[in-house]
Amino acid sequence: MANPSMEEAADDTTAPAAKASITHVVFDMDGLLLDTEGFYTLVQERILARYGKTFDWSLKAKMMGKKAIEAARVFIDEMGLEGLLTPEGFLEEREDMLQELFPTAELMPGVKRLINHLHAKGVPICVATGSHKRHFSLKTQKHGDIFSLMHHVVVGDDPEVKKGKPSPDVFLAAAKRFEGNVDPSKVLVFEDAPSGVAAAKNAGMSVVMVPDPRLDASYHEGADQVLSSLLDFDPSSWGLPPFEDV
Ligand SMILES: O=P(O)(O)OC[C@H](O)CO
Ligand SMILES: [Mg+2]
Repeated sequence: MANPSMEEAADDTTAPAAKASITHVVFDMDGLLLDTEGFYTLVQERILARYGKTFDWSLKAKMMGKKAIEAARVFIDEMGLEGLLTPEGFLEEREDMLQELFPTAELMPGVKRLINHLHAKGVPICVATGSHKRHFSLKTQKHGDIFSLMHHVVVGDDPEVKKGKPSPDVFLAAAKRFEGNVDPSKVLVFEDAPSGVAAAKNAGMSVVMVPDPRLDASYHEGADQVLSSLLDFDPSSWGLPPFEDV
């Protein structure tokens, strides 16, 4: 594990019984399965530079994980751009740049191993993302092998997702679409964003956070476990089938 202090701090918050009873797993996408958060950062830095302003991680923390229009409103408000740029104008401006970048998205470390393992062991897995359908398609076009193992995918513009993270909508819709009646307390969510961690907790689920190291540690609060990388995840500590190659 790259940062033992990270895991220690968050491990204490979850009762051992809850950790041992996970039956279903939900994955966030941007910044968790796919290394796409850097694309948003780059594009937003470019837009802000035009106004002589600098993009930083406290703004990033407030935007990440949210639906596009919700993140756009945060961007305008926090940067004091009212009257200079509308949320819709901001989305339009970043779109051309993002469309070129998304198809180059790579998987985050440990994704292949974990997804292949859970799928091989018959653990039901799915994706719940704030990203809308069109961006989901662009981002995942090189990664059909991994995404085809998901039981289903819930995107941010799904009609059941009325509000983006931190609302629980996307995770509740994700749990509902598994076979049978899934108890949210038996669902484990993987997230990288503060809004996503809050959404999972609002849905009554357990959450493992895998944050970018540049995100302030105060944003780790609320997660049941914080890891530096998916490579550090031990399925057996959550009652899931253990890796056989360790
Ligand atoms: O992290 P996700 O997958 O919910 O995506 C949210 C936005 O598209 C990017 O922050
Ligand atoms: Mg994310």
